[in-house]
Amino acid sequence: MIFRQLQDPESRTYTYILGDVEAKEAVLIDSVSEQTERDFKLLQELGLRLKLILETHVHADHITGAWKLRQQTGANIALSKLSCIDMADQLLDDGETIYIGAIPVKTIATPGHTKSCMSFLFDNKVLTGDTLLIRAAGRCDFQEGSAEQLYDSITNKLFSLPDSTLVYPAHDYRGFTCSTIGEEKRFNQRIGGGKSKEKFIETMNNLNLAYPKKMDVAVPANLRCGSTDTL
Ligand SMILES: N[C@@H](CCC(=O)N[C@@H](CSS)C(=O)NCC(=O)O)C(=O)O
Repeated sequence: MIFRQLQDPESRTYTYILGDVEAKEAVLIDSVSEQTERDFKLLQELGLRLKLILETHVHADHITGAWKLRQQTGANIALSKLSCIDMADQLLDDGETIYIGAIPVKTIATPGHTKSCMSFLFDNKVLTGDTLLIRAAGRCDFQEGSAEQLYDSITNKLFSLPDSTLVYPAHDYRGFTCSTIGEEKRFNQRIGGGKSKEKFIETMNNLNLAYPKKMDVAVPANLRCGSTDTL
């Protein structure tokens, strides 16, 4: 198995490559439009054919590289069925298993940051998108976000994974790259230490964050899998 974490320095997005060396197949998760050349070159260097392009959700801060990579490689685009994106090749349900070569990847619906957020579990790792960030949690103030749902997604679904599960988020703004479920249960500043749902909702409703700079461009493009053809 090959697993790589890559970063887009502008949006601080983490893109992930998961590949099966034997089958020479890979999936790219949460690509960024400006970084598709880098990602494509790395896949070639690693001897991997891009089979699938996965999104943890419809991003608001950057345009996904999914459409460009689909055109370049013929790989399928997949994300949660709750996104209702008809330009995707595959719409995923909660609890499905996708195979990258012989590697099973389980889908976990984790709504809250947005309605259609999904996490992806494989090996001893979970890609949490913007649902669970390191020592934080994704904002819930647009795209049908809900702090109540986010609390349930994190506490009922992600925190029920083994404590040793490695957590890989879609962003980090403070230099962290990876955590564990056990660490986040104890130290996450928004939801760790057994924080109540009421307290969490109050915290999330008072973040007072500025909207992402590229939101007005990124969301419409990402609702078309990153295609800007007719925008
Ligand atoms: N400044 C950035 C946007 C930062 C931001 O809002 N990040 C989101 C995830 S991307 S929509 C978030 O949930 N942040 C949580 C936090 O605590 O920062 C920009 O202008 O793009």
